[in-house]
Amino acid sequence: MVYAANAMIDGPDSRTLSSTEEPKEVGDTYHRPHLFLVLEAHRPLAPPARVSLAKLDELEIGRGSPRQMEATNAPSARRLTIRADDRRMSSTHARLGKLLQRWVLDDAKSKNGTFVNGIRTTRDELEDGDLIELGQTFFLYREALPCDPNDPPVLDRTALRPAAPGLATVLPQLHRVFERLVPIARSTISVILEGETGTGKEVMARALHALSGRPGDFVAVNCGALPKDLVEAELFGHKKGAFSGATEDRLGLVRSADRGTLFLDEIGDLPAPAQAALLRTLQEREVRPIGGTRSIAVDLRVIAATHRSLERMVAAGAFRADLWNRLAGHKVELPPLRARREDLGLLAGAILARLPPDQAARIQIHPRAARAMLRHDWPGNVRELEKCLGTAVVLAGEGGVVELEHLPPAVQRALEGLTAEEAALRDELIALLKEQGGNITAVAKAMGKARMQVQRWLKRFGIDPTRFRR
Ligand SMILES: Nc1ncnc2c1ncn2[C@@H]1O[C@H](COP(=O)(O)OP(=O)(O)OP(=O)(O)O)[C@@H](O)[C@H]1O
Repeated sequence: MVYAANAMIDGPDSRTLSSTEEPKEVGDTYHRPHLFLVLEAHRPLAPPARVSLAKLDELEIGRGSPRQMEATNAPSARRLTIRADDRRMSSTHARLGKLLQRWVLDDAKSKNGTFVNGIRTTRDELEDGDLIELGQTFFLYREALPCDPNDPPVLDRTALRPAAPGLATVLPQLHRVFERLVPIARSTISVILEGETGTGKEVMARALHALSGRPGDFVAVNCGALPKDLVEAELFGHKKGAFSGATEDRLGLVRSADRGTLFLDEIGDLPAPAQAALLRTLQEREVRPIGGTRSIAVDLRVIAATHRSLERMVAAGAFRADLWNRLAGHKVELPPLRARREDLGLLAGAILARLPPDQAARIQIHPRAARAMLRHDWPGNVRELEKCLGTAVVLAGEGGVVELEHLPPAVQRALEGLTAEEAALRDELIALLKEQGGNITAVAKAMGKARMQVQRWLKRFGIDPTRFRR
């Protein structure tokens, strides 16, 4: 049975694919192994894909054009073949198979080799977060990804059409968060967006406004950047002569957003008097300009954003609890880019697609540059990725190939050592080995992991446990 790139392996044959194996359950969430096709470096505009491994016994990856997912339901094995449009891949490049509940990657005598975390390998027992490189195509393996039993086993192009720009993701849980935003957007419920700088809070606020159907404007206000003594005048407007410098009547930002959306960025920076005035406006649905004698009705929808936890600020008395309650009708936490590495290709594609079409179509990323990008931690999140690609594309020039040296030094350095996550894990292992006198079983117990897993990590980080023996 052959499916086009956008088809799913469920469908008429879904029963034959259904598994007797129950997914791992942790709390209320299902966790299943997944393989993500994150990026085709030679054509970064190509959409990513996601495959759930839960109902499969084998997966084969090889060259084929156009990209295809081909399911074979032999009685003994539930197989899926991924054909990727990559001329550096061999026709059968690598296989994934299950061995004692673990997924093992075997190179199928490929011409250009199989790489896991940048190291050439012929066979590798996969671990959570492993970056697999076949030809110029990059995959991420996730051992136990939170998902829903109803999620499609294969997700590709069609399922990646977001309701609004900025609401696309290949991650099942984040996809559900984004999906829930569609009915929320159409209501007047206030929304709080939390996330580190550059995670896309304003992009999301604009998406909510676009989906809301509200006829007024989207008005973005950076609460931290308003001049301190003019915060209220800027927000609520003023009458001519209300204070020195008020040479004319001003509408104010709140009224500019009438029948539209007021986006209050860095809401945690709003001074206490302005918090009180905003609360009054939200409760009474009217604004009184500074120096004015009467209030004016406003039809307001507020979306607030913060890079800090407002709940913690409320608990510390630094932010009004009653205002927080008004604003937090629905809360969304936008994950940092390092926690959604699976979306890196999708986001890079969205950013590159803003270039003129003929230039966008020419862009290629050299595999070494792609590897560095997939290992980098992106402390500046999507904004950092956007800047990095913007410069790299200019440096790549006419040729259009983004090389490692076109990337900022911080991204280049990601190729040299461990990622922050790996370094933290290595440090934890070393600390526990010291504490437990090199006893691997005790270390595994302390970490709540299998002994085998700890041994694999020791091998990966080149740590000799015997040097910790007392
Ligand atoms: N999903 C996305 N697709 C494409 N570009 C994105 C996406 N999310 C964010 N960006 C880009 O990243 C940059 C930062 O996004 P945005 O300003 O929305 O982040 P933010 O969380 O509001 O940042 P800050 O907290 O610093 O205000 C923007 O230039 C935006 O275009």
